Amino acid sequence: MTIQDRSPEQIAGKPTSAARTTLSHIMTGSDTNLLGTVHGGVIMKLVDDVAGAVAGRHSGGPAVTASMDEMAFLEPVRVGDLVHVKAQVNWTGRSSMEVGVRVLAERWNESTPAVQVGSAYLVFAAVDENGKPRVVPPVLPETEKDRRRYQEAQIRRTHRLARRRAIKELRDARAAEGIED
Ligand SMILES: CCCCCCCCCCCCCCCC(=O)SCCNC(=O)CCNC(=O)[C@H](O)C(C)(C)COP(=O)(O)OP(=O)(O)OC[C@H]1O[C@@H](n2cnc3c(N)ncnc32)[C@H](O)[C@@H]1OP(=O)(O)O
Repeated sequence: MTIQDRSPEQIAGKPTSAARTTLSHIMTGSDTNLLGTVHGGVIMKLVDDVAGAVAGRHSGGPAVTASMDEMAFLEPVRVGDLVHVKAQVNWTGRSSMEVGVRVLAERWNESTPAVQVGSAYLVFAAVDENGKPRVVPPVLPETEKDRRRYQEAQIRRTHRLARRRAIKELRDARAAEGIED
């Protein structure tokens, strides 16, 4: 039996802290939008990068972004800010992992603590050399905060699946009625 024939429960789990990662970046003039603040897409790239690193670390190999949802921009980020993107695996399924990311900014011209400027939840699928999903080790939450994040991620997972199913049913029903759009 190879590891891929096993269920996640038959694989040794990994604690949340094993893959937790922070990526830091100083924002420059080339990161700005027309308003002069940092472009949301630049932040999203950092979020995807750190989440990919976390998913790769947790699963012990390559992982691809399956979805990114609830990307929230809470405060503008400015040129010169030192941005930290902090990520951890919140939840694991058979081959997918929900990664939670917090974005913090230290203002270069203020001696105040870093402020949270954004957050996001991403689903990554661990893949094999053929790009097919592979089994991941279950994440083992260590703290009460990890356990809360695990439970919240399960709620999001249930909603994602329900939404996907409902939309598919609607499209199938419209197609069955011969409606084209
Ligand atoms: C060794 C350590 C190294 C560490 C250091 C590494 C450093 C490295 C840093 C690099 C950091 C850059 C990271 C960038 C990452 C990209 O930019 S990747 C590029 C963008 N993404 C892609 O191209 C992915 C394209 N999509 C696909 O390939 C396929 O759709 C997928 C995602 C593999 C899924 O395949 P599928 O055939 O649909 O498989 P399926 O069994 O249905 O789904 C697999 C799992 O994914 C879930 N899933 C699928 N679609 C979705 C969805 N839309 N929403 C939610 N969940 C979904 C399913 O529910 C399922 O979950 P489980 O029940 O198994 O837990």
